[in-house]
Amino acid sequence: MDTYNSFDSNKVFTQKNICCALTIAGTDPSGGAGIHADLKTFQELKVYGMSVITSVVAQNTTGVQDVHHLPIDFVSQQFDSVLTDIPVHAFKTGMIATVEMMKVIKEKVENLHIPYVLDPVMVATSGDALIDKEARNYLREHLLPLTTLVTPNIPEAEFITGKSIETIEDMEDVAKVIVHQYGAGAALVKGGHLTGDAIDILYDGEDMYTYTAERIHTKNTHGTGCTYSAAITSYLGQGVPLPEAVDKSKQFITNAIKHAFPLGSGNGPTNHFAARMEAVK
Ligand SMILES: Nc1ncnc2c1ncn2[C@@H]1O[C@H](COP(=O)(O)OP(=O)(O)O)[C@@H](O)[C@H]1O
Ligand SMILES: Cc1ncc(COP(=O)(O)O)c(N)n1
Repeated sequence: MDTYNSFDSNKVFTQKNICCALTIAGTDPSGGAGIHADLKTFQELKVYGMSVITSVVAQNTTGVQDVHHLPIDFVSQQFDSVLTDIPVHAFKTGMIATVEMMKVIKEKVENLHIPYVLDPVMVATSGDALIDKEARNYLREHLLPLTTLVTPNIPEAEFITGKSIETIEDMEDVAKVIVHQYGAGAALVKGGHLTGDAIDILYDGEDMYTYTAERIHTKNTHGTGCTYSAAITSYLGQGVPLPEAVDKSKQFITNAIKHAFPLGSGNGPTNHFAARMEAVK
């Protein structure tokens, strides 16, 4: 995919050379997570970003205050508006709160045959639940088999597999279970919730890859999972192979955390702009 990654003011854009990515997720009016984080990431990585909103969430850096799920028909309509008009080269899903909503999404995406990154959002950084229990089970059984990559953090990987995770070996074991038992295309188990270096494990069904970054001592990690999975989606949409897409995205998220904004009185948001500037230095 030829994208506008190196900007040339003389370049002529056509439908064929713009990489378009879609996020299907909930909102964050405070701008750090969900759709807002995804679109900021797409923009910084030179991908044309689009969105289907599942739930409107009243939240900020301190937690979730209220949630309003959009009517199923309206979620469906948003898909049709995008898919009947603009090409999509890769997509990701974040917060999908109910089984009914997951069913609609499954129906819409199962015939797309483009990279699909599933961030199995279950709980916000603040600890507030974002999807119901039935939906967690449905996600495991019906959405995982459709994915190119699923990106659970430690509690999410523990829920999906029913195994407890304390070591890197545990992360490798659950990554294998997620791929071989639940049918995900690949699994990226994120170690943000462990101690020591921030280590993530990727298993693609054949090889195991380890991504290590120094742990940054900050409480400002609101939206890290969203930003990371949106970055991977951006690179996959541009045709970058999965292990390299994760490597580039790991650098992006690490820099976004390193320069995170000390905004709000809770967990502040990551800095997408600084992450891109570090990448082009
Ligand atoms: N304090 C930190 N310093 C450096 N990297 C971190 C830190 N916290 C999380 N990460 C990294 O951020 C990414 C998102 O991970 P994580 O926080 O586990 O996901 P989630 O937001 O879904 O809970 C992973 O690459 C993880 O290793
Ligand atoms: C709408 C929405 N989606 C996802 C998250 C999780 O955020 P995080 O990346 O911090 O786990 C969130 N807080 N809100």
